[in-house]
Amino acid sequence: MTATRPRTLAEKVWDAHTVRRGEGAEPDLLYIDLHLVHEVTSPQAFDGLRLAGRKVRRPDLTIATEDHNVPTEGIELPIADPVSRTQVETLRRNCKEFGVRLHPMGDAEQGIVHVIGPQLGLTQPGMTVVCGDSHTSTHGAFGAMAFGIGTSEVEHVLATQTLPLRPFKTMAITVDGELRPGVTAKDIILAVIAKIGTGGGQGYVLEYRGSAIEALSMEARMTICNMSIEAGARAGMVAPDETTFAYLKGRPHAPKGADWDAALAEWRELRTDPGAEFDAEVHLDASELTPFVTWGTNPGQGLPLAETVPDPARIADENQRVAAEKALSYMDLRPGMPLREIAVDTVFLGSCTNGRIEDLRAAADVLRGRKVASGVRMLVVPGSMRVRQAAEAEGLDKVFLAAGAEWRQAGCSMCLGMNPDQLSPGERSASTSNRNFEGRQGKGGRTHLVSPLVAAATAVRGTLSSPEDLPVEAGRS
Ligand SMILES: CC(C)[C@@](O)(CC(=O)O)C(=O)O
Ligand code: SF4
Repeated sequence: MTATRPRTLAEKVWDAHTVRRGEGAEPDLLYIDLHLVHEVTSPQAFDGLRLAGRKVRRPDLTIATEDHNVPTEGIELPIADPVSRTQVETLRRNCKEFGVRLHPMGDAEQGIVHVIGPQLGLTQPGMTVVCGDSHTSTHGAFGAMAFGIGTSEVEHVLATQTLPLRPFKTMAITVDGELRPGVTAKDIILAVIAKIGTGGGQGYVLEYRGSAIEALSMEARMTICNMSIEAGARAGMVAPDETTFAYLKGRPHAPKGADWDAALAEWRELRTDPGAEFDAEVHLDASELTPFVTWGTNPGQGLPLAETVPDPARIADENQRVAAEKALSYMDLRPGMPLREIAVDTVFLGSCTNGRIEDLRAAADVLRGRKVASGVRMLVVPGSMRVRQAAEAEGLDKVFLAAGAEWRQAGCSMCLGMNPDQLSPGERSASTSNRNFEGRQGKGGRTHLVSPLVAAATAVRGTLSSPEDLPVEAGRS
């Protein structure tokens, strides 16, 4: 379609993929460039194809991995849990029957679905990317329109490589200014969610803009886009730039040679036009941000680490007050208590939010020459086997092991309670993942969402901390 009015990045990608425009309330029909699959949300979809006698329309645009149910140690052994074993075996059977590429547990390219897509160069600017997983928004960091879909939609995409969908509204989240040392992309997104609320992005695609966003690495942009869903948004996007292109160049599935040059020319057009209008705008000053932690049972119940547990009696909004009372009761926290005094027994570094090499490097820099506090258990779980390999090549595994942390194989691990890595009832964690719902990490488990830096400092000190709370030993910068 030849556009006359200025368009946002999201509108440009949407228009380029509209197979048929819906009339009135009828949805558009969107073409899907990349379909990612994992063991949890695909069984029924493949069953649906089988029952209808259908094939996968584009196996070459489909890739599967095992990540949610897999153990992260003893991966050479059969999966002990019968439900997890069934999920994984069903995925293997389906991928074999329908001709879909699968990276199984132990494979060099296996990992969390939202880590391996970008890592393989499969996720590219201007693409539409879907997966039966709400954190598919991660891939928007590359300027792709990437969003989670339900099981029936997974079946539709498998069968037709298209999806009926009504356009999202557009929200610009502009973050200008310079982040202070120790403040990371995780703190930006936790502050955004605290500001607009877990429903603030409902029906929107969020486009992150501004000098602070442009200064971020691809891993940091993925952290931010990953948690767009926790603000209720369907997708999050960052316009591709030289940082994006440098990350992609030479990756296994990235265009090569003349195709690369042609792709670059196209990708450079993927920016919001001057004068394009967003349906909503939000502004944050990065220089005002400090390390953020959650105190409650949704990602929007967060505060700067320097503050104290909120007192529900002082929350004017009735719904928020009741939600805070319920959350504090579950989290067993006393109003007015300094967040820095909250003791944890577990620290989890990993997940599709913060399980990449940059996240492990950041945590290792804090842990180098230090020890995990006694009584604290720290799990370090690389987001993929490639991340694990890269970390070992840099000796990061030795830093973690010397500090007393556990060094694991790749998977979703303690992000959610679907595999052996879980909290016991009443246990409390500092976790670099993206959800702190009741029981998320295991029945009765209590989760505080933090950045990799806060996770590492918390492991050393034993209570929620940032690196500046740690004593500086001689010889450490
Ligand atoms: C539950 C799991 C399959 C999931 O990946 C699902 C999702 O994100 O939609 C999650 O992190 O909650
Ligand atoms: S790491 Fe966590 S949030 Fe990401 S896909 Fe796995 S379970 Fe979902």
